[in-house]
Amino acid sequence: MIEVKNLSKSYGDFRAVDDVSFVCQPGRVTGFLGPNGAGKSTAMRMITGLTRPSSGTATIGGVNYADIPNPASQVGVLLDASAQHGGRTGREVLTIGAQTMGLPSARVDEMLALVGLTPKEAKRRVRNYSLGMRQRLGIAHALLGDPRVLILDEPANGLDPAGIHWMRQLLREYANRGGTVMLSSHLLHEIQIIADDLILIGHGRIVSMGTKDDLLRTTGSRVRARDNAALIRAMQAAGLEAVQTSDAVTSPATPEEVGLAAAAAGVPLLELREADGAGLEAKFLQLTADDQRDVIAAEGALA
Ligand SMILES: Nc1ncnc2c1ncn2[C@@H]1O[C@H](COP(=O)(O)OP(=O)(O)OP(=O)(O)O)[C@@H](O)[C@H]1O
Repeated sequence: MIEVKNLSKSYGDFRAVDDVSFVCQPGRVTGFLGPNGAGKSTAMRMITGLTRPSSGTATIGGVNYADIPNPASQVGVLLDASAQHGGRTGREVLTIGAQTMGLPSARVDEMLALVGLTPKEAKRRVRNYSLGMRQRLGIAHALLGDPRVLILDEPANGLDPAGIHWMRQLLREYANRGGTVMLSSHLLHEIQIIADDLILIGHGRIVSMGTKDDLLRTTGSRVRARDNAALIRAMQAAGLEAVQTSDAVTSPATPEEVGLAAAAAGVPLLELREADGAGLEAKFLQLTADDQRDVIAAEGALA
């Protein structure tokens, strides 16, 4: 089990991770979802002892990562798939890992087969690997010591849809054997496919968490007006979150709240309905939209 309590990290007066608490349970795949810059990697680096927290604690099986004896046999970590030495072959990377952990070389072949890297691919230098192949190699490396806990930062990055389904299968079987998996992603649909539990983080803070089924059941509204911009202004004036998607506006608010806000502002609606999963989607889109506004504002300030 991974247990994080009131974890914070500040860089100067900027809070990259702000008072975050959660648990990742054995037998479950926990997805850590947030837009770019939300604080996912920083939190994972603190859990794995690479970054010192400003305050709070993070333990794995009740122990700080730094205090775990032979940690690679307890916790498999993949934080940066491109961190491997580019001049080594995939097989060499795993062989060095196996030797460091005192494992037989047969374990290397087992892991290569598990992640679907062929003997020919294993002989290629890592600098010539695609991102998807690096991710597979990174996962093989994380699994070498047969750990009970896996911590993977954006492992699906660079995988094609078939690769994502392959990973779901792999992590599902791992969790079914009692393993604990924490994985991050900045893509909602990706994490929806893979995770059992979800933690949504934005601006260093937890916005929502729970089982995927519960969170996806959180209903919100999907609404369309002839003038969606006017609708969004009306909703925001009423204190409701509103995000424009490709063809509609979504919100975690109820249809009644949306209808009243639109009526108060005299905005005629074309469609208004309750939508499963819209609550989570709207919260996530809102975080992403906030960040895009921040970027646009910063670029404007520089211009
Ligand atoms: N060493 C550092 N010094 C200063 N700021 C940092 C440092 N490391 C991270 N940050 C900032 O902390 C915030 C969170 O970064 P982090 O890498 O944890 O986000 P993330 O959710 O993993 O994003 P991504 O999906 O882009 O990887 C960002 O604004 C980042 O610029």
